[in-house]
Amino acid sequence: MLTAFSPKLKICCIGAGYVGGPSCAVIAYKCPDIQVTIVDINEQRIKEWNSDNLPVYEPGLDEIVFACRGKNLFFSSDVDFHINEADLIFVSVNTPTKKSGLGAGFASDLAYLESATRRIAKVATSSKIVIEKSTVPCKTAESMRAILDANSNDLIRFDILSNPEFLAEGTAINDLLHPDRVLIGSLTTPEGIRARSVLASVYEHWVPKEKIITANLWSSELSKLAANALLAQRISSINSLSAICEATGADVDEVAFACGLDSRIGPKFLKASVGFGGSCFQKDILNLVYLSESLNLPEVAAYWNQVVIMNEYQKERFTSRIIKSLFNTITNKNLAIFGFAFKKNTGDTRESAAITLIKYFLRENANVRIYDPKVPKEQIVRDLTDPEVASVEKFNQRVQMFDCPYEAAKGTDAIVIVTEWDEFKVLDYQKIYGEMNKPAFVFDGRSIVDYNVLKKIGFKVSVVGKAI
Ligand SMILES: NC(=O)C1=CN([C@@H]2O[C@H](COP(=O)(O)OP(=O)(O)OC[C@H]3O[C@@H](n4cnc5c(N)ncnc54)[C@H](O)[C@@H]3O)[C@@H](O)[C@H]2O)C=CC1
Ligand SMILES: O=C(O)[C@H]1O[C@H](OP(=O)(O)OP(=O)(O)OC[C@H]2O[C@@H](n3ccc(=O)[nH]c3=O)[C@H](O)[C@@H]2O)[C@H](O)[C@@H](O)[C@@H]1O
Repeated sequence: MLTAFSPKLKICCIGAGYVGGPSCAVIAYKCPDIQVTIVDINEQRIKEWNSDNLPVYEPGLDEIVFACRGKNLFFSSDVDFHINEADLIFVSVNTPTKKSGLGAGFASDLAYLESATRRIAKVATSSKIVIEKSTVPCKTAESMRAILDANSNDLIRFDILSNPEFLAEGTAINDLLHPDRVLIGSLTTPEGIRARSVLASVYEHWVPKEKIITANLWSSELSKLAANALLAQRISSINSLSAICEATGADVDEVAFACGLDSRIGPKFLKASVGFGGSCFQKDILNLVYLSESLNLPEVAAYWNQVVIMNEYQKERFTSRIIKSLFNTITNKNLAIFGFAFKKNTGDTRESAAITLIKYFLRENANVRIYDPKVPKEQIVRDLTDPEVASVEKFNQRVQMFDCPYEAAKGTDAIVIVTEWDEFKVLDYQKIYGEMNKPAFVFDGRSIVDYNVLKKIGFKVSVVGKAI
């Protein structure tokens, strides 16, 4: 445990992913007096973190990593050594939805978290504060405690904290530098409170004290699932209204604006879309559904499950609208797909709506020509050759990838805007129109382009949530 005579505080973060990398790089950046080492079993990922080409694209991340790396920020695959050296250990490993076994399709797979916890228990030779950074089901800290307690003794104690991460990809650095709140869950024992104050003192280097809030462990764990469920619920709510708008002539952007001005509702997270993506919303809601079912609360489970059902419906509905507009068949038609990432300003494709839409297009035997400014081509290949999406043969026959939106759109019947990249707002659509088959269509799944301008050029335009 740290005392006034302790040397430099040492932090180890287990998991060098989208959360562990940026969140601990910001700690290093803001706390030059702390030594931060981010470790991972994936040696390739660590190599990339130590290179000029970081494995995660996030605006502002390069500058922060390059400013601290080699000074008080290190990336290593020597997991055991850095666990043992650290005073504080963040566990920031992946917690995906289980693919098989009990709770398959809903529950979180906690195997990575358990394995990291067991590693800490095995190699630690001094006391540690272990911090759950991964998003986990309520009561996970109890299992971690059982594993760690079984390995503690009079000389070594483990304190467990919950410190969920609320950053969003694409704005991660800003979210970390200026968080709405930092949540720390702990036991209310004197030891728990002491551990919590050590972690709070790290954040106090840059986060105002009133934004660092505390809760009991279970509230903290549940708050993370709840926050994601509430955010996703707003998107499914506005997307459900987008269907009514398309059927009536109401405009979803006008409805969202009018509702968002009510200070009780607020304007954020009311942008209609092709459906939310990303590695967490669906996973965390399904986790909440599973938790509710296990607590014998079927009505609660059904309520949250509907958010995911509505999201799938939105993707299907958008696809049907495209097929209907293209004279009820897209077989052998060429579709340009603008955007493959699950949102702008990230190269992350996990659960991207683009994957589901393209799966539907390929089932109809359309040809797709994909452009995304940040997603590596190998990633697109991996995502689309997943057996649940398309066979390798179909992929080779029907999919092409491009480095430029103008090339992707050449000779196509329609452009489908899937990701809201800013560059799609300012393309030379006159030029694009000239090189497309006629009639040329634009399907704007993000409501980002000026449809009046496109219509004047000659395009036939459909926008999510508008009856144009
Ligand atoms: N991606 C996001 O924007 C957010 C994610 N979260 C949560 O944070 C957690 C991590 O998510 P991501 O960073 O996106 O996942 P990720 O998959 O990008 O990174 C996790 C890393 O942990 C490593 N790992 C797994 N087991 C390990 C072990 N035993 N020892 C060392 N390394 C190990 C993996 O190799 C991987 O590189 C998840 O629980 C997620 O729900 C929370 C907020 C935001
Ligand atoms: O736990 C997590 O992983 C994170 O999940 C989300 O962050 P993220 O998924 O990175 O990105 P969001 O900005 O929330 O967008 C998620 C999806 O919803 C879509 N979206 C978002 C907002 C909106 O109004 N409409 C809409 O369709 C986005 O395009 C994207 O596909 C939350 O916003 C973060 O607070 C949380 O920490």
